Amino acid sequence: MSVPLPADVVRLERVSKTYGGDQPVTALAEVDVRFARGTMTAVMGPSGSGKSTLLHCAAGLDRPTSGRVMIGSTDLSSMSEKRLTELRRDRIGFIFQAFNLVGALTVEQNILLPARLSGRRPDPAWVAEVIERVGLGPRLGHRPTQLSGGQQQRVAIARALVTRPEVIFCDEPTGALDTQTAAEVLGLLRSVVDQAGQTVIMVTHDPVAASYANRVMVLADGRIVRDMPQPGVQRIAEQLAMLDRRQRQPITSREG
Ligand SMILES: Nc1ncnc2c1ncn2[C@@H]1O[C@H](COP(=O)(O)OP(=O)(O)OP(=O)(O)O)[C@@H](O)[C@H]1O
Repeated sequence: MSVPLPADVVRLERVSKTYGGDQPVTALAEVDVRFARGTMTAVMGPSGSGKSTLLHCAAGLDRPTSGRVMIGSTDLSSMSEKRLTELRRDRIGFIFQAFNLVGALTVEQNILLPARLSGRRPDPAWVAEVIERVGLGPRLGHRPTQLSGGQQQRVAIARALVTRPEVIFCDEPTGALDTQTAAEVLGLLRSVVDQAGQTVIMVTHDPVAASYANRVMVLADGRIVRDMPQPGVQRIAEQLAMLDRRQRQPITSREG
């Protein structure tokens, strides 16, 4: 009998992260959040609000100071570095603004790299489907430098998909792309959620990128201050502008 998968792919329970030093900084303050399977969430907020810290803690790239992170039914808190590395490799996909492809490898080798590193032979039918989905069939023998930015990000998306990760974390995936190419890449990520049932968590500054998500959450001072189901571009922009105005006010005159 198969064990049912938990509905939440990623769960943060009272997660705090404080960076030490002469003046300690609380980057995350007791954040409680769940990310449901088969959804796309955009994480937004002003610079320094804790977005990258949230992403890094949720993806097992960094450890919280307190609280618990779960990927499926696995608790990351007590894992050794070695097991965390294996978990990231086997169960998590990453897509970064700078694509992070290996320049010496071809498109095909880049796509297959995570599977090779984990010592598993991916299902050839699935690899063919992923390559078809991202539209890179004619480019498999090219090197990343021979591709446009949008094509390079497609390689990164294919690479993230090939191991069928439980969740894909994206950090400004369209930050280096022009508007038209960004729209194509976001459409592709959206289809990965809708058609392949993937779960995507994406940090972005861009209200248009965030509008592709099922859910937009906004951080300020290490806390989630907005959590909105499918807001349009305008509502996202308004909420960000409102928070920005509040941040500029002296603390004593801020409400609530
Ligand atoms: N390694 C570190 N050491 C000390 N403080 C840090 C460190 N990393 C982040 N911080 C601080 O933690 C807070 C949250 O940083 P974080 O990078 O998560 O913000 P962000 O919302 O991703 O910002 P940005 O949009 O500018 O990338 C900031 O005040 C930042 O200065």
